[in-house]
Amino acid sequence: MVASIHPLIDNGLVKGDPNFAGGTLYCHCPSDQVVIALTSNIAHNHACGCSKCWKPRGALFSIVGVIPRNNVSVQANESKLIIIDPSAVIQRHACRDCGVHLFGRIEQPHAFHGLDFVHAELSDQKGWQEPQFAGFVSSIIEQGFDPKGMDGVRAKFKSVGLDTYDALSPPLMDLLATFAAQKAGVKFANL
Ligand SMILES: N[C@@H](CCC(=O)N[C@@H](CS)C(=O)NCC(=O)O)C(=O)O
Ligand SMILES: [Zn+2]
Ligand SMILES: [Zn+2]
Repeated sequence: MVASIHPLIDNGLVKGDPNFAGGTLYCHCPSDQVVIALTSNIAHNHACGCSKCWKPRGALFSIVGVIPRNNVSVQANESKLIIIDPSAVIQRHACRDCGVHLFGRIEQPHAFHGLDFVHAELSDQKGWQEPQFAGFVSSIIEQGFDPKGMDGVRAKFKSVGLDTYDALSPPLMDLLATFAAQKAGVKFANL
């Protein structure tokens, strides 16, 4: 039995509603919360084991999805937002008081430019897309997880129907590689 992967994975997935139209995210402060409005559902929702994505207390993984940046707006307490690492590709905007990440944004040319990264668990509404895969799984070792436990972690994901990768899923890796090829002026062979 593995420690908590994430509360939204541990007891099996709850399917989202494909017609869900979005909702509101709140940081974890007891008062004066940062409030974010999302005007659509999220996509490519997934578990991320990397050290940079926000994880709830006790969880080995983050759950993070993307949404067009035009569908994201700060409704309250914007002054509490700080950028965790301005030199990172993803500028993670976090509440300076409770540490929760409200949205991550890419400002440089990138395959995922125009998409913000958000944690739908910060909303009380139901219907957000359920996780689709687990990425950066081996990265939890870098944060102190015993490598001997990795088979158990991957087996747990498999048991809830999720494939595991050590970077992103094949379609997303293909998007990143396509962007890199185009940037380098590579011509695709017409095979
Ligand atoms: N093994 C590294 C992986 C970090 C990483 O590459 N994270 C991915 C998934 S979120 C990424 O795209 N990072 C870009 C960024 O953080 O700006 C870690 O755990 O810190
Ligand atoms: Zn807060
Ligand atoms: Zn991550």
